[in-house]
Amino acid sequence: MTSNIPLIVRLLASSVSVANRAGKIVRDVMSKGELGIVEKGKDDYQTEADRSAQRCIVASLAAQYPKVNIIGEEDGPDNEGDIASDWLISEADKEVLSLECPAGLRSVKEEEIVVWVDPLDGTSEYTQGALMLKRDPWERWKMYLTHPFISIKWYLSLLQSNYGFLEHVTVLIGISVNEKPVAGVIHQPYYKTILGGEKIIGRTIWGLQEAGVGGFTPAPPPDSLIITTTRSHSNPLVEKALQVMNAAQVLRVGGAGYKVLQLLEGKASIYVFASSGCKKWDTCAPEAVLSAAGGKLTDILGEFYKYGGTESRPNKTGVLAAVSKDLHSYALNRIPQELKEALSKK
Ligand SMILES: Nc1ncnc2c1ncn2[C@@H]1O[C@H](COP(=O)(O)O)[C@@H](O)[C@H]1OP(=O)(O)O
Ligand SMILES: [Mg+2]
Repeated sequence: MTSNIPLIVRLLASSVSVANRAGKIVRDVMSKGELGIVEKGKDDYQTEADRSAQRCIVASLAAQYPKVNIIGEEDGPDNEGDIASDWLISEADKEVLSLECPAGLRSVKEEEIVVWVDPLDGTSEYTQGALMLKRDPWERWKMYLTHPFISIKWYLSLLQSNYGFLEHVTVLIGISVNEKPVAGVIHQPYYKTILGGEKIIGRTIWGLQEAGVGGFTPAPPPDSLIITTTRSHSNPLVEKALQVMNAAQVLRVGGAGYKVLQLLEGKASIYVFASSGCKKWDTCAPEAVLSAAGGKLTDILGEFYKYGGTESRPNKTGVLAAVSKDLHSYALNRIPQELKEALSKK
């Protein structure tokens, strides 16, 4: 019986299982080859995978936790209605169910929880990945010509990247209590590994405040300073913030979830994004997992974002995250005051 298990632990365990299913939906849409790309705003796109994965996650969690406030990136009338029964997931991850719940979260009620869902973080990388799955060069070129937002420079870089950037795609479910992210799931639908001679695709990383993290092998930060940042949403402010870091290397990758995974796995030590563009659903789960692992995620001014249900969605003042509090302070101290002011005024 799971009824004795505290709500937060059950909700996290359900989120792990539903994120796995959503990841399969993301892969299935890609395999069918009809992405159904819709432009939501400038540099902001949605595909059939975003819509379907969101419906699976929101319907499955709402059915089990009806009083929890669930906010998804793709909320709206086009994304409501009946859903396929095999998208309604009621399983809960057994490893997570056995976690010790932190004392401060044992009596949290559904009404006190806000869940932030990004069904597909790294949409640019997903749609560009579709191109690379076309093995016939002529078919690929035709798809490129109808693709709404890939420059010729990106197309050439994609051709050199084998399967494109599908590993950057993640499904994010962040759980917040009293405006603070306390637990989260980062699912990577295209992560490939071999276990006991068998090819496995997809993995799910989770974190719970004071209880720890799972689903991956944590690694210490690299010896030299490696920064991770956006590959698809740069601008002069983003570049200025990168220059002042004095980094040995800058990695340009897609998605907030993937960048935080790079921090957790010792591929980079700081994530810098001095621009608006990210929203609460991009950072809630990554912040929860990173802080459960001892790291810190704030805006570029060093302030924590708040995740209450009435908070505005955009993270206007950017993202600054690091594997440790010391590295976070290092990065924060290097951001010039003019840059902080420029971002605050936006
Ligand atoms: N200018 C922007 N417009 C729309 N979404 C943005 C923008 N900047 C960042 N994002 C969202 O934040 C994530 C991390 O940004 P980046 O990849 O540039 O580092 C993106 O994957 C995207 O989420 P999504 O793909 O879910 O729409
Ligand atoms: Mg996103």
